[in-house]
Amino acid sequence: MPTNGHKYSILLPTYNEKDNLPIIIWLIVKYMKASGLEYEVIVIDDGSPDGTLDVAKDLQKIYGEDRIVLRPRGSKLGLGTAYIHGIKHATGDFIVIIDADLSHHPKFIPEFIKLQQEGNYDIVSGTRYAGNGGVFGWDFKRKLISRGANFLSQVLLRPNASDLTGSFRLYKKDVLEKCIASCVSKGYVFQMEMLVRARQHGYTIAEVPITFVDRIYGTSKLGGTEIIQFAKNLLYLFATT
Ligand SMILES: Nc1nc2c(ncn2[C@@H]2O[C@H](COP(=O)(O)OP(=O)(O)O[C@H]3O[C@H](CO)[C@@H](O)[C@H](O)[C@@H]3O)[C@@H](O)[C@H]2O)c(=O)[nH]1
Ligand SMILES: [Mg+2]
Repeated sequence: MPTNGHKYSILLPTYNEKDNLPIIIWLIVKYMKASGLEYEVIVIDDGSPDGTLDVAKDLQKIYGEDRIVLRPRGSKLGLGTAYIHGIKHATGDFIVIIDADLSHHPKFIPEFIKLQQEGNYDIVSGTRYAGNGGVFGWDFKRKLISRGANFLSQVLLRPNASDLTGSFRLYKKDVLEKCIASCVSKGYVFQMEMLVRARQHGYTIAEVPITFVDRIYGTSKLGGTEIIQFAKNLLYLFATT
């Protein structure tokens, strides 16, 4: 794929990801370099106590300030607002959102881009729940939470996408900004609301099956409060959309 006149801003929110960050950035650089496309990686660290930001600074020295952009915040303010913060600083016309813990493999990014270009889609969403997609390494409880959240969201909101709670996606930047402007949630539920808002606005969504592998280093930040917040926001969206 030769340079296509577009620039891709890849948002990496991090909280205690010091062991994962060098590997995920190495992989992103590898696949984006091979694609020949213009890109930047924006790391949004929320004051991780494990020193993730220091690791990010070292990586910036290795790969260059034009490739690795650091936009840290002082404390853990949540995943949804981390994306919003990153988008404000993005210089690309497309935004890729990806987890930093290696659950999302960067090899799928060029696939997202190819599909987007083919149909000029507004959003390309990675999906674990269609085609060859899948989840590996999660215990029953975590699978049940994810499936349950997806199922409830599907039934209540009918947004016509197979993976509502996944967060590996490509957006046209202006589309993402419009969706965010109408978005009420702040935490993990952000992903789901984005697709609901996208449907409301009549945006097109294409899907790429992805394999999601549970993290090896570090722990998930999804806890009870996030789940309660998800349920609250789901009901709010059900009642208002
Ligand atoms: N800056 C910042 N980053 C955060 C925060 N909370 C989490 N992150 C980062 O956001 C990414 C996802 O967090 P995880 O803790 O790994 O989430 P998960 O439990 O694996 O959940 C994943 O799957 C869910 C779907 O089943 C998704 O809903 C979720 O977005 C994520 O992709 C990681 O890169 C993590 O460091 C925060 O408050 N601030
Ligand atoms: Mg994870």
